[in-house]
Amino acid sequence: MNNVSAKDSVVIIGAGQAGLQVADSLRSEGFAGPITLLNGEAILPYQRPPLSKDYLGIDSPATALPLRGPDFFTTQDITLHPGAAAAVDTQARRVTLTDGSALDYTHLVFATGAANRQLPCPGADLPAVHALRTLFDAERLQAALATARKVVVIGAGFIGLEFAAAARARGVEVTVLEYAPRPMGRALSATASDWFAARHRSDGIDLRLNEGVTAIHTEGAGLSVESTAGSHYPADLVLYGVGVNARTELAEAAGLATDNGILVDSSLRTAVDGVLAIGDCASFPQAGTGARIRLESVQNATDHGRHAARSIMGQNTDYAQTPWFWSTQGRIRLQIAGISDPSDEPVVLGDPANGKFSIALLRDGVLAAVESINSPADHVAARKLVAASVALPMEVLSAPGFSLKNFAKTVLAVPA
Ligand SMILES: Cc1cc2nc3c(=O)[nH]c(=O)nc-3n(C[C@H](O)[C@H](O)[C@H](O)COP(=O)(O)OP(=O)(O)OC[C@H]3O[C@@H](n4cnc5c(N)ncnc54)[C@H](O)[C@@H]3O)c2cc1C
Repeated sequence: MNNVSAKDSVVIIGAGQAGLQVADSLRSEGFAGPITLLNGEAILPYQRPPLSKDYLGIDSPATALPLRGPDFFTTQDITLHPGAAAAVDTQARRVTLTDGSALDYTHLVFATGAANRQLPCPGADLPAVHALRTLFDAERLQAALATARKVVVIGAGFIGLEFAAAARARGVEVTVLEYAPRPMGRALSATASDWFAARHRSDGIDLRLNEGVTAIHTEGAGLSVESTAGSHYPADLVLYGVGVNARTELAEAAGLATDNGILVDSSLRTAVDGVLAIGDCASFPQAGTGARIRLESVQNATDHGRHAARSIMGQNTDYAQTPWFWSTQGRIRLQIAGISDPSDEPVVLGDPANGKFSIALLRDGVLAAVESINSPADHVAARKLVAASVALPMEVLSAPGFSLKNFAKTVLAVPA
């Protein structure tokens, strides 16, 4: 383990989930030098997940949830700087801000997150067409939703469906257009996708699969969304959620290697001395397979933050956390442990008809991932079992009364 010098300083670009965590963990790991967190905004860093869920409900809280209270920065002696980074000189170890001022660093962490992909069709820039990433976006959307009667959502990914369910719960007519054959297809098994499609439809959402958008037109006081099927859907609000791109421009300009994210090793370090990248903006080797992945989740951002702090403190361990994720769509709570592959074998545990069940995904007889719907106990056990790469024979899994919780108790010999 290297010794961190008392003269060392850390600059973190981006005060989101990952940036805040690395600052916090540096202090708990005993880092005593100056820490500057570049926020790029004048407001306290806030949590993004509620923006597409609770924040859009009729009785929504009027304010965003901060990631840490205002006292945190003083008690931890962390400088929360409102400035944004404009350039990085990795030779001089200096960050230049947009106002022309500069900060020197010993260790630099890119935690720049991701930016929404633009909708590539005519009319995407009309005022009633929204995307959702920031508190500002959520405030605009919340105001527009208050009077909307007909909403079209483009993209049946997590954010599109969370928004669709929130709008539907307010009594709004909701149509969702998705050009792929199933919702959340990049992240969910076909079994789970199909269940969600049926459930959203039974809740009154008009979910149209294999149907993309070609243009958005103004029509009277509202909009008309033209689809690849030649249909026209009237709307007074359009929300699109068609994926994100890692924010890598600054890193690229500084000469760092990128490929769908800033490339880091298993310690979350880039190839440039003293520079790390974490969270949504980082492409890292997956434990076990070594394949490069980039994840967009709170768990990934916070676990990266903790690990990067230990790397800065000189601990050379491989990042090996099991990914997990959640999404809340109306009254449905989805929790995923592990990363599934389309070739995994799905086994349903519980009864989908009562809305509480899990899907175990087996790869070569090993539990690779579990998708839990309104079944938090399954999810807790699944995280432990997936992390341990537990073999799960089909005869055990399909035995009457099988539960992930009891199985975890037996095979891991720890409380599930
Ligand atoms: C609406 C919404 C709902 C979500 N729901 C869920 C959910 O239910 N579950 C889940 O697990 N995940 C969810 N996510 C994803 C999760 O919020 C992200 O994965 C997580 O915030 C990533 O953290 P991060 O720190 O890497 O990036 P971010 O939180 O995006 O933070 C990056 C920060 O860097 C700043 N920045 C960028 N460039 C600069 C610069 N040059 N100078 C200074 N600052 C800069 C950005 O402005 C931003 O504030 C959701 C995301 C959104 C948008």
